[in-house]
Amino acid sequence: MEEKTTFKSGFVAVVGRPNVGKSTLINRIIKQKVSIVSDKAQTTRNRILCIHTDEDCQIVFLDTPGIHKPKHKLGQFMDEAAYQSLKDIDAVLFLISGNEKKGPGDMFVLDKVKDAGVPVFLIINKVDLMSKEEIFQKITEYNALYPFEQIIPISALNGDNVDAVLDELKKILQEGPKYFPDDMITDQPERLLVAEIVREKLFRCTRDEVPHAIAAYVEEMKPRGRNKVYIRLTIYVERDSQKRIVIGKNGSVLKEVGEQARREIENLLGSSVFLDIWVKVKHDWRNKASALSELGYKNE
Ligand SMILES: Nc1nc2c(ncn2[C@@H]2O[C@H](COP(=O)(O)OP(=O)(O)OP(=O)(O)O)[C@@H](O)[C@H]2O)c(=O)[nH]1
Repeated sequence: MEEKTTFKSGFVAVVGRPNVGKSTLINRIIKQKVSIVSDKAQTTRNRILCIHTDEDCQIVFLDTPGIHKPKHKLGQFMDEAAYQSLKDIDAVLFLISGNEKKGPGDMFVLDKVKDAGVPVFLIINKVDLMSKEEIFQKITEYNALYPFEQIIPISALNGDNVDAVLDELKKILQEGPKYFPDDMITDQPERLLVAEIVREKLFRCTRDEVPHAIAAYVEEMKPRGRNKVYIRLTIYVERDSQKRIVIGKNGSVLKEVGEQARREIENLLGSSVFLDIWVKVKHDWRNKASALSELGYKNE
């Protein structure tokens, strides 16, 4: 007689200080680009939920913003969102950059994670940049810090050992329902994804010139004609000088950002897109709580 296999499901928080590779890992797992990846720290401002579903399990990943000590209101908001996601979860993936020394940022995050009272998996990321000896040393170093459920060295960038993360998670997950349909990979509305895409292109095109004082917000998104979508989006900056950088000489930067973003948004939506981008200065928006909620950073 055939044995009935149980379906497992659960919620897993992905935490780590900025830039350790959380978004890269999530993108790897989902094999579809849904959360922003860039060289800059703290780009993941909106909590993005990713869902992995296969024959025998469903894992809902909570991609938290980088946990860090808040300096201004936006920072504080991001922290709250991150802690919030540690409630009602079944496991934590605690990511570190293996090629960097353990710093206060890592310890700060680990301290928060300990309180969650669920299995914590230490994910040593970026092993493509490490020697075998260095990996071994990292494992020994962290083993002494906390009784991790598992320590898994991976390269989120190459995908090395990412399957092991899923396999190990499956082992500790309990029998549970399928919370979301098979084909659903994120609960983020399309508007947020579109804004994320534009912000990512902006970071790429301006490199180090533009600080984090940037937000992208979709003001309007509506069908136009047959199989075309009109999107009006505003990029908010804090100063006139930033506005000039974002626009570029004769509009060159904005044009490049628009073209790159449009192509990706067309893939996402499966239709052609007219992308209408505006740049506005909103002084000191990061410190104004009301401006934050206006820009979509709502704390649930
Ligand atoms: N060499 C290497 N680079 C990686 C790996 N994983 C991520 N990176 C790079 O590290 C940088 C940061 O990656 P992200 O995925 O944006 O990091 P994050 O933790 O989501 O960062 P925040 O959004 O700031 O919280 C990017 O340049 C990635 O390409 C890896 O396995 N190997």
